[in-house]
Amino acid sequence: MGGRDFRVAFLGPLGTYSHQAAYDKFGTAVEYHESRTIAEVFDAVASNIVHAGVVPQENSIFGGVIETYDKLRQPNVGFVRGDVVLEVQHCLLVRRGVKAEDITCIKSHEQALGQCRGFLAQNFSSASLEKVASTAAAAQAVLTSNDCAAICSRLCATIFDGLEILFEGIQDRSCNFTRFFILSPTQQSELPPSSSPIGSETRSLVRLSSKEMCISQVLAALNMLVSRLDRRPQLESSGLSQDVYFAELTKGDSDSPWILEVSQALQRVRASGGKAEMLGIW
Ligand SMILES: O=C(O)C(=O)Cc1ccccc1
Repeated sequence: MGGRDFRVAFLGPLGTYSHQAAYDKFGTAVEYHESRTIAEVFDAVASNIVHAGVVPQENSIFGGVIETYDKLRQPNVGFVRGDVVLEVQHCLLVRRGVKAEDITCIKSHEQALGQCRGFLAQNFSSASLEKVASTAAAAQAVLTSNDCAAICSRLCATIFDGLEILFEGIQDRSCNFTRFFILSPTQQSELPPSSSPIGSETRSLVRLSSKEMCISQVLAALNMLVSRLDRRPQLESSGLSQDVYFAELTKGDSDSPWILEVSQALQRVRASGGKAEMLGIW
């Protein structure tokens, strides 16, 4: 399959960072599908409405994207097939004519509000902060407001006619990157030809949990190079101590096929009484 037959979901509307990441990965050759929330991107992928989805996974200032990891706790949410890293420079946008002193409320995705905490505390300490589904949804919302501003990309000033940029580069560190996961319905689903060829994978995402073992025992059984570890509470647990872990694995210098290495590592965890699932390979 190729070209415009291939549909890609992203957190919309047009102008989000997810949109830019999707475009960086797939360009003009595919058809784009706007989802209202990150959870809806996962759902569009899992229900085969689209062939791929792009979801934000982590930011270099604010850390892991909670909505993404919360979805990854659930069964049948698609399979991670790749990643894209995007440089992110946040702007403060208002309806044309609105002045900084008029602003009483600031809207954005919680990641963007978190990445600009220092700027907000210093310049808008009395404004209310409102989380919305995406940065471009915030831009759209302030089109009709005389006292709200949106944190979003400069691209939104071009996409939404009637907005202007008041401040640029307002995140807490000038160097700011967000990484996105590329999802497909299954491990075998076809991806456009531009994607890395099957067999060249070096990364994997796995989900781990155990009732009896602590995480160090689970990782000892896994016995793989872990380059990143995230933790979220387990939904079905009744207390605080039961967590689910997401480990990103990196291929070492073994010659055996990567998929086999990961499958064997998951088997070792299961054999020692833990739960282990493969959520991605790329
Ligand atoms: O809302 C967006 O634009 C997104 O794509 C989510 C997000 C928000 C802030 C930084 C990176 C990704």
